[in-house]
Amino acid sequence: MLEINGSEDEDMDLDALTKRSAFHAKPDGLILQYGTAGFRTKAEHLDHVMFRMGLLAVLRSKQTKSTIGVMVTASHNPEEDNGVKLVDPLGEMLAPSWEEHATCLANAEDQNLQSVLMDISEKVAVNLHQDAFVVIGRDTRPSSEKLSQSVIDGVTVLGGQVHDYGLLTTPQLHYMVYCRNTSGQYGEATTEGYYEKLSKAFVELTGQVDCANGIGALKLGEMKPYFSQGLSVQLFNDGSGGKLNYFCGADFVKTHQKPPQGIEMKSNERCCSFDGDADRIVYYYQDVDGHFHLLDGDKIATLISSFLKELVLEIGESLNIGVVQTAYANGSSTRYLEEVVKVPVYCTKTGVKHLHHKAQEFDIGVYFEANGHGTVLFSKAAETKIKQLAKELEDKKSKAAKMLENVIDLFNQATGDAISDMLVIEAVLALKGLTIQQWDALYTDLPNRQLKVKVADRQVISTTDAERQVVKPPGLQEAINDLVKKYKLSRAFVRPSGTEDIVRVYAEADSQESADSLAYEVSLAVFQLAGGVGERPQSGF
Ligand SMILES: CC(=O)N[C@H]1[C@@H](OP(=O)(O)O)O[C@H](CO)[C@@H](O)[C@@H]1O
Ligand SMILES: [Mg+2]
Repeated sequence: MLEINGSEDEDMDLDALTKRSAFHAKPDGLILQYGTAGFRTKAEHLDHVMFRMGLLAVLRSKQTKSTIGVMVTASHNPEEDNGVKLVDPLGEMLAPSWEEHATCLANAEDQNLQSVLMDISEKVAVNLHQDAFVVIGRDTRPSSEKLSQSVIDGVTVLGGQVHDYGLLTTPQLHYMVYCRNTSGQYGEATTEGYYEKLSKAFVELTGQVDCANGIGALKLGEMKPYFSQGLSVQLFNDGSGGKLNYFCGADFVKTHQKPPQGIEMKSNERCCSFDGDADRIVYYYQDVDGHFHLLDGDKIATLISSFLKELVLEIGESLNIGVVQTAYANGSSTRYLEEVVKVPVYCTKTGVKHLHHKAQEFDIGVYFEANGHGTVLFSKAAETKIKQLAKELEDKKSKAAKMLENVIDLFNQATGDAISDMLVIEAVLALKGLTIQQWDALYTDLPNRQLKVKVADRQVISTTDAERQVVKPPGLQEAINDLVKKYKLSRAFVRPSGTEDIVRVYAEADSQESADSLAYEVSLAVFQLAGGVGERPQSGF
C-alpha cells in the first residue's frame, strides 16, 4: 500500500500536465469508447487512457467532494487485454453523463488535452480549490501494475491524493470507496475490514471454487483464516499455473455450458466459478450420469429471492421486494419468480449499472444478469426497520429478522461480488438444507442459444423496450417476429454489444434443436439486413 501526496501549492499545474502527458502519448488515430464496463482493449493501447482516467478521477473527486475509485481490470477478457473504470462515491458505476467526458478525454489528441480537460471542468463546474482523493485497485494481469502507475501519475499531476490498494477484486474496490465515503459506517476500508465484515455474517461454507486463474483465488485464500468455524473450500485455477480466463472462469463456463479445465469434479459435488476480477459467479455440478448442470445468475436470483421473501413474510412487515433481470434472463426463471415466488420482475438494458439503478427503487431490490453479475440492495429505511425488528421481535420472528440483518451485511451492496454472493448462496443452502440438485430442480431452464454476428457497423441496430425490440434497421424486427412464430415457447432478440465489436443474438425455445435453429435463422436475418461482413453465419453447433 502506498500513500502519495500530489503538489499542494497549485490547483492545476498545466505545465506539469503537459510535461507528464508527454510520457503517456496517445497513439495516432486510436478512438476508444467508455463502454458497458469502462474502457477495454489490448493492454498495449491503454497507457494514455490510464493517465487520463487519473486526471478525470481528480475532477470527479473535486466535483463530488468524495473519494473516487479507479479499477484497472478487463474482467473476463483474455490476459492480453486490460481496461479501466471509475467508481462513484457510493460504490456505484460512474454516472452516465461522466462516461461522455471520459470518452472525450480519452480521445483528445495530445495537443488538445489541456483544453479538453479545462472544458470538462467548466461544464461540470468543478471547484479547482477542492481537495481530491482517489483510490486504486488492480487485477493480476501482467500489464496491470504498470498501467495503474499511469493512473497514479495522472492523479498526482493534478495535485490529487492517491491510495493504491494494489491487488484487489473489482467488488473490493467498490466496497473501499463506499466505506470511505460513509465514514466507515458501511465497514472499514481495508481488506481485513472486508473479510471481517463478510466472515462475521457468514454461517457455513463448503465447496469447490474455480477462480479463473485470477484475483479471486488470492483474495478468497486470504479470507480463509477469518472463518473460525472452518472454511472448507478448495481453490482451483488459482493463477499459479494457468492463464487468466483461459478455458476457465465464469464466462467460459456460462457460454460453453461445460466445466472449466483444471477442476476435479466429483459427481453431485457443488462447484462454482468466478470471472477474472471476481465480480461474477456461476454454480454447477455433474450428475452421476456425467451430465453437466449449470446454475447461472437466474438460478441464483431465484434462490435468493425465495429466501428473502420467506423471511419478509415471517417477520410480517410489508417490505416490497423487486427482482431485476435483463432480456438474457431465461424465460423459465422469470415465470418462476412471478408465478411461484410471487415477486414482481423488471427488465432493464444489459449492464450492471442499469440493473443496479432499477433495484434501488425497492425496499429489497434483487438484481442478477444471467451471466452471474448481481447483488441485493436494501433501502436505508428497510435496513433500519430490520435492525429495529431484530431487537424488538420475539421467537421465530426475531430469528427471521436477525437472519435478514446478517444477510444485509453479507451482501456487497456497492456492486455484485463473487466472494460475497458465494457466501450468501452457501449460507442459504445450509439454512434451508438444500442440495445443489434440489436448488437446480426449482425450475427447468428453457433451451437457449447465444450467437455473435459480425457487421460493418453495429450501431446501425438500435433497440427499444429494454433491448427486446429492434427499431432500426427497418424490417429486422418483422423478420425476427416471423421466425419466432415458427417455434414453440420461443423468444428471440438482437442487440449491439457494448463491450465487443459484434451484434449478439439470443434465442430460446422448447427444445435445444429449435433454440439453435431459431438463433441461426435470426443471425442470418441480422447478417442480411444489418450489413453483415465476413463469413455468413453457419448452422450447426
Ligand atoms: C450478454 C452478456 O453476457 N453481456 C455482458 C457483456 O455486455 P455486452 O454489452 O453484451 O457486450 O459484458 C458486460 C460487462 O461485463 C456484462 O454486464 C454483460 O452482461
Ligand atoms: Mg468481471
